[in-house]
Amino acid sequence: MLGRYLKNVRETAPLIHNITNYVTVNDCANILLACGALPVMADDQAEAEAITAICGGLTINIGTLNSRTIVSMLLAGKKAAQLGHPIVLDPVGAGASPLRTHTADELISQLPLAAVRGNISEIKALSGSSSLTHGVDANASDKVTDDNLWQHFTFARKLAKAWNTVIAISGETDIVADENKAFAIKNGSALMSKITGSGCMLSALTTAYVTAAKKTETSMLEAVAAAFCTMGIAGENAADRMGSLDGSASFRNYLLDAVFNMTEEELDTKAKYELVSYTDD
Ligand SMILES: Nc1ncnc2c1ncn2[C@@H]1O[C@H](COP(=O)(O)OP(=O)(O)OP(=O)(O)O)[C@@H](O)[C@H]1O
Ligand SMILES: Cc1ncsc1CCO
Ligand SMILES: [Mg+2]
Repeated sequence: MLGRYLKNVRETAPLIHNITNYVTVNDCANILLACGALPVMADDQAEAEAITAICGGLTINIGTLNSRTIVSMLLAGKKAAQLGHPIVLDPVGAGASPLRTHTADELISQLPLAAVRGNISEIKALSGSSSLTHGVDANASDKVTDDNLWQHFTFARKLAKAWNTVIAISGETDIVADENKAFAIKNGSALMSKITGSGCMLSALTTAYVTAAKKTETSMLEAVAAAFCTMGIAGENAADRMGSLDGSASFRNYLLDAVFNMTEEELDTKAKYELVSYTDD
């Protein structure tokens, strides 16, 4: 059922505006091309609104935010909102410094977001619960496990309702939730945490999928889950290709190749998830 969301991306080829960090910007542009979308990176306030206006969706990633780009994020976000374009926020490092946490809080309160995609420590920090974001990585003590899965479903669902968005938490087990339903996704490879940017790439991919979903009037929640399964299956396929002398650099390339070569059928058959619908409140 999720394969159609990849088809939607390839058929609509959405142009995605990314205000993102200078660590992984090239990977984000390439993963958008690999899935069938088109990237444009632009973060100067003099053109942020104009670029947003010619695109279909916007990614805001605060990985290397600064006082100039924060202004651009708000300008582009408000323009996207005015035009009805989906916006995905990646609150990189929220919890690691007051600037990151306050900026993410401001973006969440001022912009209508299609999804907030972060690791568990970033999302916890923004929810107000105690968390120790480990730089830009999740803290091991925040990990989602089979034993605490239901607590995290409830946590994500409440936050989705409060922020009126899809909450998309990555990790060994990913959680993608709106206020009515939640996916727990088990695709992926531990090698994904050995490269920088697998999360940033996932956020850019998510923007492509939600933008295509908006254009085709399909489900936002399922589009986010499809982006997560695409990334996870790509991680598995990339790990399967690793030779004895391959390391993290090859893995990064194989990951892009795997998204480029992903088929709708593969997404349908290899996606590993549990879908929960809430009946109470
Ligand atoms: N141990 C793991 N096993 C399987 N998949 C994983 C594992 N760790 C991360 N992933 C996958 O890697 C991708 C990125 O998730 P992660 O939580 O590492 O993002 P992140 O911390 O924001 O990364 P970054 O900030 O470095 O870009 C997701 O698709 C996630 O499912
Ligand atoms: C390492 C790093 N530092 C700021 S952004 C970034 C990329 C991963 O989020
Ligand atoms: Mg991240």
